[in-house]
Amino acid sequence: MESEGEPKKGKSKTPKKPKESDLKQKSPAEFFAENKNIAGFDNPGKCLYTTVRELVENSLDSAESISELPVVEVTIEEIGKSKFNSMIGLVDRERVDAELYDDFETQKAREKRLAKEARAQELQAKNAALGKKFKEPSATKGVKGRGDASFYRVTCKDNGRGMPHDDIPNMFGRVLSGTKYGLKQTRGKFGLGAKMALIWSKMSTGLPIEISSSMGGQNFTSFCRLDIDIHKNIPHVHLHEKRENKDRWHGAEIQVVIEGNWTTYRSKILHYMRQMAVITPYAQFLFKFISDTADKNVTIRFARRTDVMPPVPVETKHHPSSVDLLLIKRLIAETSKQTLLQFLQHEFVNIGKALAERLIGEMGPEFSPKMPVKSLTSQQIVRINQLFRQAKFDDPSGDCLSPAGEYNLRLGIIKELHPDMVATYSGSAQVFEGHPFIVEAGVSVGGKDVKQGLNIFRFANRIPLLFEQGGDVVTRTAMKRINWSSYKINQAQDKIGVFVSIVSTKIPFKGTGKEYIGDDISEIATAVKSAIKQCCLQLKSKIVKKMQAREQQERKRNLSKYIPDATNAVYDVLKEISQFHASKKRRYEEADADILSKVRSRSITKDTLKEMLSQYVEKVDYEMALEYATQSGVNEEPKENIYIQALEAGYNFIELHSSNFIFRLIQ
Ligand SMILES: Nc1ncnc2c1ncn2[C@@H]1O[C@H](COP(=O)(O)OP(=O)(O)OP(=O)(O)O)[C@@H](O)[C@H]1O
Repeated sequence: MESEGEPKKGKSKTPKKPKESDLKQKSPAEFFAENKNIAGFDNPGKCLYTTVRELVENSLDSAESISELPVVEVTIEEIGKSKFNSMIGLVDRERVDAELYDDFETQKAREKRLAKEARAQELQAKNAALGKKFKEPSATKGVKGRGDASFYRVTCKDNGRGMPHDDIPNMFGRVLSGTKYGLKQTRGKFGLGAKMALIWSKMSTGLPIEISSSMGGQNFTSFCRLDIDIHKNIPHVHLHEKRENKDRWHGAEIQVVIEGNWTTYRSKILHYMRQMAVITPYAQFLFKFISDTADKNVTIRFARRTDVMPPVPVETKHHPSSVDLLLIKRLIAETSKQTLLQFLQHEFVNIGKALAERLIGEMGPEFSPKMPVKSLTSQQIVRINQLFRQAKFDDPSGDCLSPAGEYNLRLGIIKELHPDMVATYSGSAQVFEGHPFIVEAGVSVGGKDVKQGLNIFRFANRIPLLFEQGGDVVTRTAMKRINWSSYKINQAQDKIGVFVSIVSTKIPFKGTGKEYIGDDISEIATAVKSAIKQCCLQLKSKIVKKMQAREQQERKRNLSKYIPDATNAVYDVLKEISQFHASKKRRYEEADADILSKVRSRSITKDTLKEMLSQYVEKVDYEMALEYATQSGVNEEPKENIYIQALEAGYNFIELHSSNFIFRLIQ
């Protein structure tokens, strides 16, 4: 072994300078700028999508927090390269050295591409003339390099609470700052989304964010233009002033200019808006996409469909089984309560006075109800934590939560899918790690423009989740843990809609991008499965009834089909026998004789028989349907053969009894 300071053989003999430490620190802003994908900012298209959703979700949280029916306007304005350059004071320059560019094409390659495009256009025109559907050729296909960036001004305006003038810079210019860290069901949680939009604008356009805001009753609006000092994670304010608020407007308007990609994320953004309108039917949304090319413009108004807003979620306290050492220490530092007894009683849910006293008794002799809570030592806090983990507490109630409600869910499903049948279910509050949660589900079958198989719609705290479907607890449950066929639903062929909405004081998203809920929390997985199954059970009885109705119709059709042939056969036989009877070759008595003479005098004709048989089928069908309705299955119907025999046959018979008929078999 070589000793440390000893120079190695054959290597420089000059002693090595002690290496400076590699240790570096990063600010949260730097970290998220470098790892923006974990916040849903993966590529320009996704950044445009996530920016829209972060702003919309903030607007909804804000309006709902003051019980105001939300009115949200989102505008995405495409900014051409020249306009963008003039915005940042850059002079447009023509390309001089064409071959320098990644998308450079030789004359030959260009001719080849144009010829191919012409052929595709020709085919498209031909298909259009024949009324055939065709896939639009992708505009970017085959283009080399990253191409020109596209820029967009995203504006989101709401009628919400607004923000206190002095808080605005920190709310938008300091990563991990927000007002939603409490235990409350909100869409926002991390104090990150709006800042990520700003970080992306800084990374892609270098332009600041602009915020206008006013709180109810204020005679001024706050205007703030700022960007963020990434290294220090502090706001860098360009302008922050109060302006006149003549209209007494309250709410916020946020504007940011970013690089994006409307072409690739158009459908995701519209999908998101549509699903948001589905789960938030009490909100009114106006969505606009504005471009220089007028035919690309989009304006969609999602009208409010109900004035009934779910109750505002309320802030709750921690459940003793959801806390850890750090949190207990923080709660002790922040509490206004003096004694341990008061602290336990007031800072947690489900600890009443009597239970608090019992718990303190259990902690040991050095604890007492009256001891000052702030005097607890670290060891004593560990003891409290240990006891919290082992003691039994009632589950937290779901009163602080505000689920979408079965009505809203049903409304949404009907609007989205126009299904043939739908069932909804709202579960009772359940708990995971001390956090209450409620699962609501809706399952539909059929509908227009619905693809065959499972169509899954996921919502968490009333946010539509559109990405990472594969790993999500809802998708996995619906695909792997529901035996659809046992509910008479064909998983591969039926058009099945599965809507699941989960609300909680803590949604265990995987990642800060809020894209999916993992499948590893058994309480949530079980509740999701049970909610979907409840819907399926309701659907099963509807489906069985429908199948019965269909079978009844079929049965009737089958019976009626034979009426003409049966009538002809029976009538011909009767006519022949009546001739025998008339010629006295063979005598018939009483009722038989009566029928035969009626046949002869034509007061019984083929039509009479037809009419009687039809009435009989009608009657039998009705009776069978009644009987059917009391049966649970549809496949166990009794089937028996029927034989018709001539009247002159002997009178020895046996009778066959079935639940619907008695048949007399004549030998
Ligand atoms: N439109 C708005 N109206 C009122 N307040 C807003 C609005 N947008 C943002 N805010 C305030 O700014 C804070 C920071 O917003 P940001 O989007 O960064 O984080 P968040 O919504 O708290 O959490 P998340 O990162 O999970 O979305 C919010 O907590 C809220 O107080």
